[in-house]
Amino acid sequence: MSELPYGYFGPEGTFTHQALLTLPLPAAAPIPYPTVPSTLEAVREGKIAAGLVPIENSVEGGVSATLDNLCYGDPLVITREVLLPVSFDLFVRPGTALADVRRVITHPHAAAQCRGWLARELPLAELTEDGSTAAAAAEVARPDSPYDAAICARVAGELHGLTSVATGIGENPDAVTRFVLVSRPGPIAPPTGADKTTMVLFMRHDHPGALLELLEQFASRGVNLCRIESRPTKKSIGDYCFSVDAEGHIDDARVAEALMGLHRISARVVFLGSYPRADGVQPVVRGGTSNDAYREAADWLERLRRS
Ligand SMILES: O=C(O)C(=O)C[C@]1(C(=O)O)C=C[C@@H](O)C=C1
Repeated sequence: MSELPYGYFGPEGTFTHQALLTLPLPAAAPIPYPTVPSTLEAVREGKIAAGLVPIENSVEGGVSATLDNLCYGDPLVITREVLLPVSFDLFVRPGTALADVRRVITHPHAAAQCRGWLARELPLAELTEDGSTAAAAAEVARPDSPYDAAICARVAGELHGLTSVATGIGENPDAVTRFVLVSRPGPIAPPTGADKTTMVLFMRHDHPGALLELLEQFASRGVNLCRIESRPTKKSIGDYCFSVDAEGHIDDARVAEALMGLHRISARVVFLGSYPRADGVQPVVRGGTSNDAYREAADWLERLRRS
């Protein structure tokens, strides 16, 4: 049987596509999907081996479409992450001048990162947020498009024969987007020593210190967090769950113990995978939280019980 291809949030020329090209890929050509949910649905349906989607940006924060789909859809797990610097250009059809730009189109996260530049340089331009940055470039390339300009990556503008009239228009020249490769649940790759574990935590009931109790499960085992954000549970106003990235791997004793503690005290823990960190940063293992320390403590308890 031939190996299934990977899929990605497309079309060709998105930042997600560029991030995908940094990974080792199956022989079959990767398949673009028009939205994050359609990419993840193709993974669930077994049409692709894995899908790459954006999850957070250093300027704009979490990508809700990804966070919510992973949390509420049928189970999927993250197996890898990719960090990609993102830089935005304003691309027009050849012959259009910057001063003639009246209508701009781009992806909502790109729009959020370029709002300051647009307000300064094109204060009268109307901004439409839709699709992806590469889909915006494809739209502007149509001769009868109602849009004059797309905010997109250089590769997307050039792919569609457009001309750049402004470069580096994002708020922060050092902006980075993090992408995750998502698969159906299966055996988890062993720890590398520089890993992350992603999960969503649902509180049992709201009370003073409820979030603190969840966080204590990590703190008491020496597990550092790299991301925590609240997302609405979509049930009622003020009802939130917590999307968390913790340092370490489910096979690390301190992470496993924290997960068991969370399972005991919360309404639900959605496990979204343990995978290697893209930056290769190894956690600082505090005294008494190594695998050896946990093993030694378990042996000690066993000896007490038997004596
Ligand atoms: O539209 C694209 O090119 C994407 O890959 C999506 C996306 C995002 O969702 O954040 C990726 C990186 C940039 O921050 C802007 C847009």
